Amino acid sequence: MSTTAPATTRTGLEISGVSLVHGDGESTVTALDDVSLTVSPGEFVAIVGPSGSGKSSLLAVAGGLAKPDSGTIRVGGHDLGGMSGRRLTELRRTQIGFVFQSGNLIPALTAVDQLRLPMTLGRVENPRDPMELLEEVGMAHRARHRPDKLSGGERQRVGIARALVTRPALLLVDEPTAALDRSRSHDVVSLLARETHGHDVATVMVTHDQDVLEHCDKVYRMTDGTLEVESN
Ligand SMILES: Nc1ncnc2c1ncn2[C@@H]1O[C@H](COP(=O)(O)OP(=O)(O)OP(=O)(O)O)[C@@H](O)[C@H]1O
Repeated sequence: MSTTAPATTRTGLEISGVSLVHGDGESTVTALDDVSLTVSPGEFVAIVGPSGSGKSSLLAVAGGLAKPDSGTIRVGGHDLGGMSGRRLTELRRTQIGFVFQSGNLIPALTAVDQLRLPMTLGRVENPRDPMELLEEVGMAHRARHRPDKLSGGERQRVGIARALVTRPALLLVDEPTAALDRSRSHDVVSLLARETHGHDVATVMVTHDQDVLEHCDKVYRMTDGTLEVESN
């Protein structure tokens, strides 16, 4: 059975009443405390907050990498709760794009082959064309280059393109500007905004970088495991 919902019924991310407790016995930490968050297709939200407040935990449950202790998570209309491991892996591959701090590219692959990789792991319905996508993120001229021949900003662009090639419903982005200077940070986050709005993806970006928040539609603040709107 396909995990891809038809475009007309597509929804983004719906998190409702999610709690996550790490550890057991006497040494438990409540990383997420009754968190709810809805991100619509085409909406770009940022999550800010101090170290240890629960931002990574939120990305982990949204991406199906950690199972919450309570609450529900839906991605592209699909409820993650009760899904088999195999179905969850399939959903992550086709419906969720991950962008990491420094691109996380595979050293041996050229830029264009990084984008082909998700399709070699299994069937993807209606993927985007890798070369066209590289063109769109301004990287077509580096298509045959391996990561060690790319700058930090260029690696991020390829990482973003790779995350988008399957037309995911949800894009999860963890500190994308941590290794970039100010001008490249703006370039990378404005690219994320453009792709989010232009391709109806629901994007959640965790960042410490106050400078780039102007590109986001809404900013949430995480404090001790609780989430509140900071600005919209
Ligand atoms: N695997 C784990 N086992 C035990 N506690 C954990 C685990 N992962 C996270 N925690 C705790 O849960 C809380 C939230 O951590 P989390 O990594 O989500 O915060 P964060 O806001 O992403 O922090 P940072 O900005 O430093 O990355 C912290 O108190 C952390 O110590």
